[in-house]
Amino acid sequence: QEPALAELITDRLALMQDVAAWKYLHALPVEDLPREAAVLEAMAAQATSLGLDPAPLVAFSAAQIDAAKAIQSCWFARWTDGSFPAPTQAPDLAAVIRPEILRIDAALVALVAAGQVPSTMPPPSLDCLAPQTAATLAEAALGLAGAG
Ligand SMILES: O=C(O)C(=O)C[C@]1(C(=O)O)C=C[C@@H](O)C=C1
Repeated sequence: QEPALAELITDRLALMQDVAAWKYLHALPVEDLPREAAVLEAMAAQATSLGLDPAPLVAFSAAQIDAAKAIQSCWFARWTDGSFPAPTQAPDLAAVIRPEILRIDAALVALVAAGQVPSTMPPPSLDCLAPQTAATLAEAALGLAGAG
């Protein structure tokens, strides 16, 4: 059984604490706009190659990135204010975490191509994910049904 859409969304968000740890340890900002462009481009290319309308996929991907940045910023704040112990190590962003992110995104496009978009979606529940951000993302996910 392939993971369902909600599971892929949560799995992707769950990587963001490690992404934040890598950036925190290397004094990098949360936002990486060239990387965002590459992620959105990969999404559009996969959608097109599977005969889907890329627009809903790209819109949803942008919502995933917004939620990803919110989670990373939340962890930065916790580590900076000392309420949580700062990380001492993290998986390599380029070698380990980003390939995993792209695998999840590809699985997500494949689910949409297989018509596996549910008609309702519980908001993902995750540490450092604000309820409003989670609700916005769940709402955006339902828009994937319009991709094809
Ligand atoms: O790859 C990163 O650096 C991430 O933080 C992940 C991610 C994404 O969600 O794909 C989120 C924010 C960045 O601006 C770029 C990409």
